[in-house]
Amino acid sequence: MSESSQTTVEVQPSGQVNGSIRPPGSKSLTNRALICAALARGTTHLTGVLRSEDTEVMIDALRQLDVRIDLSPDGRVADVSGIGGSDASHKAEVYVANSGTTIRFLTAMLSALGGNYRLHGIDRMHQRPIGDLLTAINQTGGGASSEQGDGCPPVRIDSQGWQGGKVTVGGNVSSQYLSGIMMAAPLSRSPLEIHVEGELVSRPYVDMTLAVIRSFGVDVTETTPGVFAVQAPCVYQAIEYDIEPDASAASYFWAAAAVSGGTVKVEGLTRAALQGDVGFVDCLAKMGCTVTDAPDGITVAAGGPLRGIDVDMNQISDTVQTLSVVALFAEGPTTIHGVAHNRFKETDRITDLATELRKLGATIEEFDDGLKITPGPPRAATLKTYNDHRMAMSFAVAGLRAPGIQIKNPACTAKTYPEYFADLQRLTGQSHHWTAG
Ligand SMILES: O=C(O)C1=C[C@@H](OP(=O)(O)O)[C@@H](O)[C@H](O)C1
Ligand SMILES: C=C(OP(=O)(O)O)C(=O)O
Repeated sequence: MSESSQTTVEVQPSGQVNGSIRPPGSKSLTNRALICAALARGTTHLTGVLRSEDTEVMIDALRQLDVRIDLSPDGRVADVSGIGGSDASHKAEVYVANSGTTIRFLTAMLSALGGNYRLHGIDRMHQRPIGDLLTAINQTGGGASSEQGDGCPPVRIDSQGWQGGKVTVGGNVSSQYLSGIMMAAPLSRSPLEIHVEGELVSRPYVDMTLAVIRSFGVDVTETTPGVFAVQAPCVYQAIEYDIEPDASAASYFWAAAAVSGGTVKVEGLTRAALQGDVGFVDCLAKMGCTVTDAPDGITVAAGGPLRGIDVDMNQISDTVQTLSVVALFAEGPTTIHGVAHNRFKETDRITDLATELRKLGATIEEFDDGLKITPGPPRAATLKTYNDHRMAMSFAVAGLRAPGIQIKNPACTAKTYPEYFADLQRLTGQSHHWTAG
């Protein structure tokens, strides 16, 4: 469906946003925990599970492989009976929608498991690169190829499983390739050593992967920077695992405090979180907000006028759109760099973001790896979301401050946060205005 024929939402200016909120579970942790639990011996009990499109495609795929997953009625608790030690289905056609974690993690896992598989998604997924992952796993017998030969999905796998030994993977397009290989590595016939070639983007997600793998009882070590050794053959152990609230989702609520002059506490996240995106609050602190850490959450309070900043967001790239919206209401320009990899996500998150920010009255200079946002008087605008959940969630924050901001296709938040607009409404006490398309 084209965006012009879809529902539009207008978020009303809210005045100061004050309150507290607990976002749903982390997408990244949910999909990692599901992979490790699926491969484990025994039944893993997961709490704080995210229920969204990106996790549903993962669950559906794992069920096709004979993994039993029992969900509570609200989907937030899952009992996963792993296939460790028993046999799985070695043939499947897997649909991943536009979930990068799902296709990258499953491509590695299925190839390591061995069998015949095809993985495909929506049109945009078929433009998102996966070639570096296929090249890496084929060094250990991965049997994986890009169906169109363009380095993008659909992916076909015809594999006898992984030998182990040494593989080299590119790290400058997505960290998800390395994470996928590490999680699948225990299925190899002998230990696997993974070398990262070139720059590694989004490093905190790799640390998250190491932490989850270790929680499920497998040994993985970074022997020297950029070289990872995983114990194999080896079986994950079923555990009880509680998933943190999603830190990328939290960024919208912290940003709501910043742009509205209010104070918002996000519950359930601390600096010790496994998600690098909690570091988004440091950007807000540099812009003039006060950040308060407590054992049960992190609070952001606006403190006078916001100042533009210069920031490398390579490690927290999912919050680029959030920060860009905050920058619209700051004094002076904000420059974001280090995020060339943002061009390969749900949409081109540099060019498409620049287009929409201009509609809001800002002057934008675009770089290969980022953008400079010079704020102007905010303008009413109808904004496209490019079927990108983070466009919709970020632009809603702009609507809390500036009147007349309409957001097309807000339902695209279903990718990671189906209840986003309802939660925002609850936090701000403002009703949004919906127009059916
Ligand atoms: O491993 C993960 O869970 C993720 C890694 C990041 O992707 P890149 O490594 O492609 O930057 C991030 O953007 C994505 O939302 C989730
Ligand atoms: C980039 C994202 O997702 P993925 O790569 O997992 O599709 C995201 O959630 O912002």
